[in-house]
Amino acid sequence: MSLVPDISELLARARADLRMGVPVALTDDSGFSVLAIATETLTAQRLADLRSVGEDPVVAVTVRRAETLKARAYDGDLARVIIPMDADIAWVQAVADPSDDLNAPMKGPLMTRRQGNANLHRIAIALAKSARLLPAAVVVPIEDGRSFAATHGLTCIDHASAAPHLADRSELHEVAAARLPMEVSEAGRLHIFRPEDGGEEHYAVEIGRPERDKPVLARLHSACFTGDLMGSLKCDCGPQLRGALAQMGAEGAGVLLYLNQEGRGIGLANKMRAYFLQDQGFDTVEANHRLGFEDDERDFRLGSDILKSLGFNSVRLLTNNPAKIAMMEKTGIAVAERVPLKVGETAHNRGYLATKAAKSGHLL
Ligand SMILES: Nc1nc2c(ncn2[C@@H]2O[C@H](COP(=O)(O)OP(=O)(O)OP(=O)(O)O)[C@@H](O)[C@H]2O)c(=O)[nH]1
Ligand SMILES: [Zn+2]
Repeated sequence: MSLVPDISELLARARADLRMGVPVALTDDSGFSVLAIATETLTAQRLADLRSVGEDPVVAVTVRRAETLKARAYDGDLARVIIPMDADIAWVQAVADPSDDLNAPMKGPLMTRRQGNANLHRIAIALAKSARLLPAAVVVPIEDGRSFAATHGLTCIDHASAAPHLADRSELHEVAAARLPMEVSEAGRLHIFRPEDGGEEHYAVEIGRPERDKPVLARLHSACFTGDLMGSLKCDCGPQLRGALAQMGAEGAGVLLYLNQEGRGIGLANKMRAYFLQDQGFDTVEANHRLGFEDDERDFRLGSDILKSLGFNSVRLLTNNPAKIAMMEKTGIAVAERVPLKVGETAHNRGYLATKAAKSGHLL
C-alpha cells in the first residue's frame, strides 16, 4: 500500500534514528536479527539497555578504522570489535573516534569476531556513514528483530530489501527556481533540487541563458563551509567558487552546481575531526582513513542528474579533479573540455594541494 513507507523511506528514517541515538532493528532471511546504534550517538544508558536485551555486543568499524586500531578485519571491508564485559561508554566511543588515538592509545590488542555473518553490521555502518556520523555502530544480536521493533516502536530494516538500495541516490526534483542577480552577472538564476528521501538539497546557479545543445561552462562545487564562507586558508574552495562564477560571468553563460557534500561527503563535523587529526600531523587522506572513511565519499552522479534535468548533456568542466571528469563521462555527460581552475594557493594549503596531487590524482 502506498501509505506504508517503502525501503528507501525506511532507510532515510533509520538514518534519522541513528543521528538521534535511537536504535534500529536489522534482520535477514536466515532469521538473524540485531539492534544497531551509531557509536557516536550512543549514551551510557542505551549501552546498558543494549546489554540487557542481547549478548556479545560488538563495535562494527570499517577496515580503514580497523587498520588504525591494528584490529584484524576478518570480514574484509569491516571488523567486528568485541566489547569486553567491563568496557564503558568511553571505551566504546574511542574505538570509533580517533581524537584520543595519540594521547591515549587503546589498550590492545582488540579482539575481533571471526565467526558468523557481518551483513547486518555492514548495513549499520553504511547507515551511520550516510547519516554523516562516524562510520561505526554498536551491534547486538536479538531474538526476533521484527517483533522487537514492532513492540518498541523502532524502525526495522530487512537485509534483502535494503542491500540493493544502500548505494542508491534518491531521485532529485527541482522544487523552486528564481532570478538571482549577482555581482558576477545580473542574469543569474538559482534552482533548488530536493531528493525524494528528504535528504540534503543541492543547488544549481545558472548564469545567463546557456544554450542546451552546446557544451556549457560548468563547475561541480562541493560545499565547503570553511572555505566558501569563512575564508579559510586551509583549502582552495573559496577562491575556486568565486573564480568559477567570475569566469561564467565574464563569458556570459555557465552553470555552477553547489552540491551539499561537505568535507568530500563526510559532513562538517567529521571534516573538523579530520582537521584536528591534520593538526597532529596527518595529511588530508590519512585523516579520512583514521576516521574510518575512504579518501573521497562523494557521489558525483548527483551532478549529472542535475545537469540532465536542466537539459544539459555536454560540459566544459572547470576542475583539476580527474574523478569528476570520469564520473561525468560514465553517467552520460560528455566532457568536451577540462578548464583548469588553479586559484587560491596559500602557505596554509600548499601541503593539502600537494597531497591531493600525489594521492588523489589532482592535475597540477
Ligand atoms: N574530508 C576532508 N574534506 C576536505 C578537506 N579540505 C577540504 N575538504 C572538502 O573537499 C571538497 C572540495 O571540493 P571541490 O572544490 O569540489 O574539489 P576537488 O575534488 O578538489 O576538485 P576540483 O576543485 O574540481 O579540482 C569540499 O567538500 C571540502 O569541504 C579535508 O581536509 N578533509
Ligand atoms: Zn574547502
